[in-house]
Amino acid sequence: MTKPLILGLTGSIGMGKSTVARMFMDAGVPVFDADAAVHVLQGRDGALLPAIEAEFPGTTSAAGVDRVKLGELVFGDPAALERLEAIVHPAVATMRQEFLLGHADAPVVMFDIPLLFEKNGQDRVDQVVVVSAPADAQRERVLKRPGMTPEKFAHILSLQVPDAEKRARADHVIDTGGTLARTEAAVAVLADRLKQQAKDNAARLK
Ligand SMILES: CC(C)(COP(=O)(O)OP(=O)(O)OC[C@H]1O[C@@H](n2cnc3c(N)ncnc32)[C@H](O)[C@@H]1O)[C@@H](O)C(=O)NCCC(=O)NCCS
Ligand SMILES: Nc1ncnc2c1ncn2[C@@H]1O[C@H](COP(=O)(O)OP(=O)(O)OP(=O)(O)O)[C@@H](O)[C@H]1O
Repeated sequence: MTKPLILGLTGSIGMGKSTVARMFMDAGVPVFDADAAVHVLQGRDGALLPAIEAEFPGTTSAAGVDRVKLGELVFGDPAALERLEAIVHPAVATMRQEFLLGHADAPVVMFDIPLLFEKNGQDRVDQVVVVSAPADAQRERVLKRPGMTPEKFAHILSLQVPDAEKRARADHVIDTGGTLARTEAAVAVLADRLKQQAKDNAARLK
């Protein structure tokens, strides 16, 4: 059996990655959402609560991780962020493998990975899709979020590979600077093209 074509979806904070991921799902591409996996692992009865509480005392309760509190501890402290990643990332990788096994028949699947370039995730996918919008649109979207400040936004940006570099390294760029309808149309065209490409490759290998 041929393996699915694996797309990696990434983009900097507020570029519209989650919105575009949903559009790929609507276009028939199964999507593994790394962030959603993190939320499950850190949520009520999440498998990682004991390990996170041991490393960062006072950041969890029966309801799950207090993300604001944990964010305050790790986003300003690279060593602490690394300790958190060492707990979270292996568990996410296991869930991703399970997802892949569950969609072995799909021509194309997508991994939605916020930190794809930051963590060399491009080696685990066949093609990379980057979601991108002009910096002012990004800033406006992010600063609307509850609890977000210009300082926090600047700091998170400093932890991420710059948008221009992401675009340069992408196989495909989805522009989210225009209307949602325009983005949706671009996603539908790309999804169809890649499904066809995957089917053609599979036929060649038969
Ligand atoms: C610290 C946590 C609890 C804060 O949660 P919160 O809901 O406040 O923020 P959120 O997860 O939405 O992240 C906000 C922004 O920071 C970025 N970000 C998150 N983790 C990291 C990281 N390890 N390195 C760089 N940027 C990061 C996200 O891509 C996003 O753009 C959470 O981000 C976390 O557990 N991070 C570690 C796990 C991780 O690496 N997740 C992201 C990829 S799966
Ligand atoms: N053309 C567009 N394409 C996608 N999103 C758009 C577009 N125009 C406006 N938006 C809005 O921008 C916001 C993007 O939020 P979204 O949660 O998808 O970003 P994200 O990149 O996943 O964020 P983060 O990385 O911070 O989690 C949404 O509110 C969405 O409705």
